[in-house]
Formats: sequence, C-alpha cells, structure tokens
Amino acid sequence: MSSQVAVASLGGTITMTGSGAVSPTLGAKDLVQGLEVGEIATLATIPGASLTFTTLLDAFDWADKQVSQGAQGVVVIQGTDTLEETAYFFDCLWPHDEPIVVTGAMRHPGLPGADGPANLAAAVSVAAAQNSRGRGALLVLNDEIHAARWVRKTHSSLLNAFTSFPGPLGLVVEGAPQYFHPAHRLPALPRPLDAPAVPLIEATLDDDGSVLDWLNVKGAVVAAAGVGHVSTGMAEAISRAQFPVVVATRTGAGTTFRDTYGFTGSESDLIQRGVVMAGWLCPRKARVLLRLALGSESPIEDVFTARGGVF
Ligand SMILES: NC(=O)C[C@H](N)C(=O)O
Repeated sequence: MSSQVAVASLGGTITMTGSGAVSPTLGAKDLVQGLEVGEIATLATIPGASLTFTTLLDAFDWADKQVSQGAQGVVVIQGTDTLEETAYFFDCLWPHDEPIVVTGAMRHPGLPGADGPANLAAAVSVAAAQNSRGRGALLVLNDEIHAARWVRKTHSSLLNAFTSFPGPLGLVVEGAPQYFHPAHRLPALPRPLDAPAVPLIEATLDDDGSVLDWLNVKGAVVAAAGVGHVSTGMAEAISRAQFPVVVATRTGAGTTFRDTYGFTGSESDLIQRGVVMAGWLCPRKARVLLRLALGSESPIEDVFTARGGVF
C-alpha cells in the first residue's frame, strides 16, 4: 500500500527502442527512474494503435485498485496515437476524486529532445497534486493539461500534437499544475462487462451511405458534415439501419445542432429518423461512449444527453 502516485505502462513511443524500426521494449520500471512514485506495473508493451478495450479495462481495474488501496493518483503511459480515446474511456468510467492521468511521448528515447521523461515527470506531478482532484481523467503532454473530453491529437509528429478546442485546462508550471478552470466532472458510468465494437463512418462528398447497409453491428457513429449533415442517400440508409446511429460533427470542433436546417439529411431530419446527436463530443469520443453505453443498462439517448453538452 502506497499513498504515492501509481504508474502503469501500456507501451507506445515513450517505451520504444531499437535502431531502424523501433518497437516497444521498455517497461514502467525503466521509465520512472529518478521519479518518486509508488506502485509500478507494466501491463502491456504495445503500440497505441493496437490497444483494445480489454487491455484498457484491465488497466482501469489496476488503477482503480491502486486508488482504493491509498494511491493519491495514477499515471497511465501509452502510445499517443490513441491517447485521446483512452483518456476519454477512463474519464467515463473513473469513479474517484484522485486523478487518472494519461501521457506518452512524440519522440522515442533514442531521438534528440526525447520528450518522454519530461512528459512523465509532468504527469506524475499532476497526478500527485491536490488541485488536480475531482477532474476525472487528464491528458498531460508538452506541459499542457487537457480535459479528456476535449483533447484530440491534431498533429502527427510535433511535440505539441495535442489540442483542446477551448484550450487546455491548465499548464504545468515549474513542475506544478496550475488550472484555468475549477474542477468539474460527471458521474462515472458503470464499468461494462462487454462493450461491443462499433464502427465510425465518415460521411464524405458523393457518399450514398450504402456502407451502412453492409454492417452487422450493434451500433455505429457517423462523422457527419457541419452541424450534423449527411447526403440524402445516407439519410435513407440511416432510416434502414437496424441499429442505433450516433451523429457527430466531422469538423474537429463545435457541436451538432438540433433544428436549424430542415432539408433531407439535415440534423432535424436525422433526429426524426431516430439518430442520437453527439453534441460536443468528437466522433472518436462518441464511438468510445457508444460502446460504453451499449455495455450499460441506460438508454443511449440519455447517456449522450448527459455527456454531450457543455456544463
Ligand atoms: N507517439 C506515439 O506514441 C506513437 C506511437 N506509435 C504509438 O504507440 O501510439
């Protein structure tokens, strides 16, 4: 039992060594050297793109146990490619006031200016800080602290690859977090026993939506244009779909609307066809939430109404 910050690693660039084709080899113990932390675990050594909900549920259980046994916070290290989704996954399920902080690196340890050590030190300082409590899951990279529900990876290689539409929640300044907004979080969703996989489909120009007819799934997210618009063909395919369809905006920021436009394929037309609007959630976070909602007893509409707005 430790009252310090617990650290788990799942892999990612921060753990990747080797010349030529680098791949995950370092474990959590290698990474935390020089940092004051409590329990340490290497739960996986895989790239972010190969993480699964099963691995994340195991990581959630490990983190949950550490806090229940007295840890003051948890840091989860992983690949940045899917960090925005993992952060939101933890945010939806995390029941504690103690923070769970995800981090990673854009440059692997063999590169000049590797950012892993600084990101990890910053993440540990955020996880340990009293003013981080009650904020759910946080993403720390490049000395920025992002809220899980807003943050997205918006650049493939730069050190400042992560951005939030309204801006970061705070910054790590001289090793200590400072926040621009008071703490706020939503009640946790129940931990699902099963969270069925659902596809994310982007509506594009000259897109008849027929891909929806090929699916045998429990639900789907459509990344629609603008405030929630698809073609006439896709609107008709949505009506034919035998599964729930969640509509998010593909624009990268902003919310879906409810009733400004009335044309076929508009947001109000889609709502009449039975879709659930994702609101401010980007398509990837909407997909995480739909999977978790399908694994809960609550109606999907209620889950999205509770989590898709601003507060
Ligand atoms: N920067 C990174 O971490 C990318 C890496 N390939 C990953 O595991 O997601």
